[in-house]
This record gives sequence, C-alpha cells and structure tokens, in this order.
Amino acid sequence: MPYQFEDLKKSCQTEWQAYIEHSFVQQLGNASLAPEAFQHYLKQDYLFLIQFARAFALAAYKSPTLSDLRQAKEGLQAIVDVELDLHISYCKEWGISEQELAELPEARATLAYTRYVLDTGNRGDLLDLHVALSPCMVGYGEIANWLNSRAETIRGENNPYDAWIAMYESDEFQDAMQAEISWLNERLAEVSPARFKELTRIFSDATRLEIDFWEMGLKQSD
Ligand SMILES: Cc1ncc(CO)c(N)n1
Repeated sequence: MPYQFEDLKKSCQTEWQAYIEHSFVQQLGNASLAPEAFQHYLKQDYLFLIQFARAFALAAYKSPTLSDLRQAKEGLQAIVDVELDLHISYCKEWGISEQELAELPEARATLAYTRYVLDTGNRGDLLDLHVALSPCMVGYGEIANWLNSRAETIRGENNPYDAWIAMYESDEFQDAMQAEISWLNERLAEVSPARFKELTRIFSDATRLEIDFWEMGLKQSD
C-alpha cells in the first residue's frame, strides 16, 4: 500500500485532533475568545509568517526541478505579496500598527516552531521540509471546515473573528491546501516504511508545535 497524506495524520491522530479542535479554535468559533488573546496571536502570527516566507525561500534552494522551483517561488510570492499585506491591514483593524509589528519580540512558541521547520528543511530534503510545513498549510484549512461543521460556531457580524474563518475557508487557501496534499501524496506513494517513519516524526513534531502556538495565544505567553 503506498503511503498517503492521510497516513501522516493517522500516525498522530491524538495530536492532530488536539490541534484542529483546540480551545483557542473553539472559542474563536463561538466568539468567546478574549480579544487580548487574539491580538497576541495576531502579532505572533505576523512574525510566524515572516519565518514561513523564509521556509519557502529554503524550499526554492532545496528544489531539484524547475517545477519544484516554480512552486516554491509561488509560495514565497503569495506570502510576501499577499498574505503579509493582508495580515498587516487585518492587524490595523485590531488596533495593532505596522510600527508595533516591526518591533515585536518573538514568543518562545514562535521561535520553537519556525526554527524547527527551517532546521528540518536545512538538514533534510524538500520532502522533509514540506512535511514540516504541512500542518500549517493543511491544518488551518481543516480548522475552517471543522468550525463550519459545528452548530456552536457563529458566523457573520455577531462574531468578531468571522473574517479570520473566512480567510481560511476561501477558495484561494483551500486550493493551496489541496495542492499541498496532492504534492505530498505523489511523493509519499514512493517512500519506504523506514522513510515514512522518519516523516511521521517530523509531522507529529510540527503538529505539537502548532498546539503550542494556540496555547501561546490563549495564555498570552511570551
Ligand atoms: C501558526 C500558523 N500556522 C498556520 C498558518 C496558516 O498559514 C498560520 N497563519 N499560522
């Protein structure tokens, strides 16, 4: 049986569920999240996105083919030209200026997660790097879909976090998520059981670091 992305999720089902259905996510969905927790999360996510962009630059460096190189370039461009600009204007709506963003120190959870991804890519190959990135790219799309499937979730102007959910349920993000899953499925189909075991370690580590990122937001920890 060739391995597929679903098998990575199955290898750490408990952690994956703890990430997707985290209290931060539930509170964001039912509008009970403290605005201070969300603001703290938004600020750290700006710093996260900058490191995330560097990870796509690393993916370009690690690309053996022109098609992989183009894909990494698209990813880098999407983050630098679109996502970061969107994030900055979204932060403004939440009372966080660009100046404040530029001067922020990184929380330990941000440092741990982003540098883990970069280190995994540095010591490994493009597949290692993509597996380390996949909980971000696939997880947030799944979170938006999970929130939409729950009766407790409030949509529209009665939820101040509605725009956040809308961003990750957008066709643009959902298409990027599907493209990432397809890319991974093609490569995972070819790996040996020993190689797959290595990849499950990376996937589970990155998933656990996503859980810590939510915790950092909830506790407003630095
Ligand atoms: C921490 C984190 N993970 C995933 C995403 C989705 O891009 C994000 N913006 N932030």
